[in-house]
Amino acid sequence: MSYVEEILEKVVAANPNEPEFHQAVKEVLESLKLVVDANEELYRKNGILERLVEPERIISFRVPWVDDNGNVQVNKGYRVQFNNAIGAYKGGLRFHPSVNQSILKFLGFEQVLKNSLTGLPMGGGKGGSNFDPKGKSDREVMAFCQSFMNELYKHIGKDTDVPAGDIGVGAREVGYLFGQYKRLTTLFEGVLTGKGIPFGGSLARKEATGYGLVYILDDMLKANNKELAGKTVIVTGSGNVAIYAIEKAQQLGAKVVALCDSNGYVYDENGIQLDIVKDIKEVKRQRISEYANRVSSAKYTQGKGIWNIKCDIYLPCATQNELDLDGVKALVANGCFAVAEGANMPTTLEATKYLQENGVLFMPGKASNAGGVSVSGLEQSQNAMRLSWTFEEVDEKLKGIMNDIFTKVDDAAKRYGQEGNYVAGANIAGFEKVANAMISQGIV
Ligand SMILES: NC(=O)C1=CN([C@@H]2O[C@H](COP(=O)(O)OP(=O)(O)OC[C@H]3O[C@@H](n4cnc5c(N)ncnc54)[C@H](OP(=O)(O)O)[C@@H]3O)[C@@H](O)[C@H]2O)C=CC1
Ligand SMILES: O=C(O)CCC(=O)C(=O)O
Repeated sequence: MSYVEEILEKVVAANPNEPEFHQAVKEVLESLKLVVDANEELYRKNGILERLVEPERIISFRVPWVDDNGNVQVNKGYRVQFNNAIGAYKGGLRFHPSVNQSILKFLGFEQVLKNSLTGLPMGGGKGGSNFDPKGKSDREVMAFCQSFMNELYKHIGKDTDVPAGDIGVGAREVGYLFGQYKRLTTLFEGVLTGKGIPFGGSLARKEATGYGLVYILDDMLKANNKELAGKTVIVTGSGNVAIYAIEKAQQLGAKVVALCDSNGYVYDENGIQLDIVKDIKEVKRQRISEYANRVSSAKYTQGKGIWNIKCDIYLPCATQNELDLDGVKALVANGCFAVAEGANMPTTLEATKYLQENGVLFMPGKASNAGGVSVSGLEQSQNAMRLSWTFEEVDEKLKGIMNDIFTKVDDAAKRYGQEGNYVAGANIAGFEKVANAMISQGIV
């Protein structure tokens, strides 16, 4: 049995009931097989794979808070500190009813390799809670965030672990979390990223994941003699990543015709009007169905099936495993030629395989959504230097980082005879740096 197969078996046996974690590890390790086989003695001697798949620490805790009716509510809170070989733990917090240890471990594992690809000194971590901010009042969200931080503050710091946002955690939540951290510690420091601009946030962090996705999509298209301008695009989700992916795609001349939330999807043949989406989602916190009430050319459909709309390029920006085999079969049948993941692991393993076998250009999330954490890294730098860069400066650096990630991913795939397989390229390039750092630092 190969080293990779041995570890895969152990991960499944040692982590029962963690399907998302198994899926993420399987995708990565299978595409690392060539690299691992070529260096098997060194990696075995240093226990690299055994250590790579085991989080350094998982903190799990009770989060009690009082709702607007005076009732006590209790949620689960977690922080998974996965690997700090190349920098302090870094990664978002997710507040969503589906959150469990398996999901946070898959996200933390992916984050280690993603952060390595950015070229910035950041380790990987992830955290969150099964708390659902949807439908809660601002006071309830604040009470929850303060209680969450009452435990989390003991484990984080600007040089140990720096959380940020993810699903259900935006500027409002990061603000409440930062306020409570400051109150508990008396430290005003860059302990969280995605902060409000008046208190240490970076310009362009809000836009970074979506913009970065479209920058690397553009690089991938150009490298394959295609272009974005004039193409029809579907973006899934209608949250932070989706909104700014749509904005950049439109700026670069694409026509975005559809988006969704977890209830259903909107098709607007005239092209999505983003100012209306921003008002619905960022200001009023309403459902995306509201778009069809406000725009006469739009049609709302309840449930799944957004992939049945004809498009050239599909950008999944909602959540894990949203795009399955049925979805990609519909995309391919309608002539879609590129998929770039804005979300983390939105495409199932079999759907990814189908896309690759059918010649669809495919960029995996750990490369294509790395713009968010990259600008988080730049926010940390600005906080450490006690200065702020302009929007244009940050955006220019973001573009440079995404170009650099594309080159690394493309080169790594070519080095191992896998030209055009950006899944293999991203996993290899991310892994090599982390593995080398782990070997240099000894068995820790
Ligand atoms: N924010 C960031 O900087 C980064 C985010 N990511 C990843 O991007 C993805 C989106 O995150 P973000 O935009 O920040 O989160 P948000 O909470 O801002 O938005 C999430 C969006 O996805 C939708 N959604 C969630 N679950 C489903 C589902 N099962 N089917 C259809 N739509 C769904 C939500 O709809 P509804 O309102 O109905 O729940 C919402 O529109 C996640 O995978 C996240 O991990 C990756 C890198 C950085
Ligand atoms: O900005 C960050 O630190 C993390 C963003 C994130 O959660 C992710 O890349 O998935």
